[in-house]
Amino acid sequence: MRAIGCVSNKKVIGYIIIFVYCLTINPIFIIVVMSKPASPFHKIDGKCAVELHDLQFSYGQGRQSVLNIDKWQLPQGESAFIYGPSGSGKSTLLNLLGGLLIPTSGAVNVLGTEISKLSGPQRDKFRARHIGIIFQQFNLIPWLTVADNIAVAQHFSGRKAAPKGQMVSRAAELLEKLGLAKDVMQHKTRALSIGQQQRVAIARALINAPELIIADEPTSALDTESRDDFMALLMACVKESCASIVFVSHDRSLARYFNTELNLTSLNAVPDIAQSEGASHDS
Ligand SMILES: Nc1ncnc2c1ncn2[C@@H]1O[C@H](COP(=O)(O)OP(=O)(O)OP(=O)(O)O)[C@@H](O)[C@H]1O
Repeated sequence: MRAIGCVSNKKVIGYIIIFVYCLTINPIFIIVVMSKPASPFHKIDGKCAVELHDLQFSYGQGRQSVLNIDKWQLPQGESAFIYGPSGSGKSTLLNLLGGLLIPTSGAVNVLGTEISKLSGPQRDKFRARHIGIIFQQFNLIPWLTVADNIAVAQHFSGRKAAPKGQMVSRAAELLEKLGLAKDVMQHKTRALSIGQQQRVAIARALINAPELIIADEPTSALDTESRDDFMALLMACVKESCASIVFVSHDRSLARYFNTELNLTSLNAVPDIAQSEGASHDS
């Protein structure tokens, strides 16, 4: 009897320990699980894709500021639509994010890296490795094939070279997703339609699985139908890769594709920068 009583006591103590464990550990576990950010990309490191602080930029000493932004953040995995009148500094801001320009003062932090603290070559490497860029005119190299245009982007990323076959199949897979036939890979890009060029431009921007995509008015030359096709494709690809995107356009109707908007006119201290003195493209 004593033995049975002894076992029962141990069992009771065991149950008490399990009960206390459930009360203490489980709520912590539940809090940790519930506080996980929604985007899968957040799980990587939880940093902001872009953070701007006290940002000022002017093209040369003594010139009026083109950009004055106190604070702006884009969480990783989110999408931002940037708009503002001509001359309000949209392209300048993208160039700052891509490290093609450095701020006159303040900080531009991209994916946890302070861009202005990098040297020129480090910025080039950072851009090639972490940022996919889609330009207004797509900027494909006309005399190269689709495959070579994409291979150039892979080469400059500086990532450890994958076997050629693997690179080609990743490019082919992306193009197929974008609705282009396999044989297009061997066509020179000058022979492609605008719609095909758009798709190649998206594939080239995504080939290195960048964490941030920046796009400067890529729909400006498109009719409404092609524009909507392009946006749907681009945003589906960005979502699938869990990247963040900063997209510039004059066309406010595109804002519906994005999580957040940034109106440069309202953020800049100078409302109509296009009218400012000394603003020119000569430096
Ligand atoms: N390289 C440069 N040297 C001097 N000034 C420049 C340079 N590039 C742009 N600017 C000036 O900076 C201001 C912002 O130009 P930016 O191209 O960023 O504007 P934007 O909003 O992209 O304009 P748009 O919508 O017309 O493309 C403009 O006044 C422009 O004239």
